[in-house]
Amino acid sequence: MRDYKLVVLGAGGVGKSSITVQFVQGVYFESYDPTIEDSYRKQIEVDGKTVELEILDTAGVAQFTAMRELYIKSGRGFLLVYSVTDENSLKELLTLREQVLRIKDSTNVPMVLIGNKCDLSNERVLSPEDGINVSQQWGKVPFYETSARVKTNVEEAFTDVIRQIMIREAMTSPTNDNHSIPALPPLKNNGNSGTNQASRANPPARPQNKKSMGNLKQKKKNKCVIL
Ligand SMILES: Nc1nc2c(ncn2[C@@H]2O[C@H](COP(=O)(O)OP(=O)(O)OP(=O)(O)O)[C@@H](O)[C@H]2O)c(=O)[nH]1
Repeated sequence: MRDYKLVVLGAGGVGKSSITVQFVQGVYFESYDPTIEDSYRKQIEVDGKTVELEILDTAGVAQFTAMRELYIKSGRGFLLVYSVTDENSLKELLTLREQVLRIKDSTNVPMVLIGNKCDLSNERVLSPEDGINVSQQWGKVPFYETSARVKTNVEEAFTDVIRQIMIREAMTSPTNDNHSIPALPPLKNNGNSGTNQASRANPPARPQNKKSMGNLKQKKKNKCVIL
């Protein structure tokens, strides 16, 4: 059985623990208890293969982030989480991603970008396009808007990063004959948005948008997207 370590990164309070607990245990808590470090295990079948996951839910608040470098070193796949209600939380991910690429010494690391709390339409300050733009800047890293609260796209985001690891593993396997590379599933529309494109192994071309993180517009939209 394959053993994959996933690391959930992001600013404090964006919902890293909530997404993780929703994925692993299928529950959601309204209360906020800042994480120091939590680790979860879950067995899951993806594309007919069973994998054992170790998911590291990391600290977001500054005083608990000393161990971050070690977590990143040991991780195989990364979930970079911001909140659609917090503009700074997306900006923080720019530095975090740089840190991941530097520590892994690669520009091609299994990763998804997650805009959480998409159920909070009245508090939303970041639009789906803001997430899409960052995903484009990052070389079309798959982007999902999620809600840990109502369980939107949580499983999809985790499965995506697992699949990315599986694809890399198959491609670097010495016995790789191209038959062992898992096929990506057909695209499905989650019914929440018209913006539903895959940007996984063979991303479709998208128009370039030069908007920088500095001018993220305060937009209010109430849709959750999966890109
Ligand atoms: N409405 C809504 N609230 C959420 C969602 N996800 C998390 N929350 C709430 O946001 C607060 C923070 O969630 P956590 O999961 O603890 O955030 P975190 O990123 O793990 O925080 P740190 O451990 O400090 O890094 C909690 O009160 C959650 O209930 C969501 O999808 N929708």
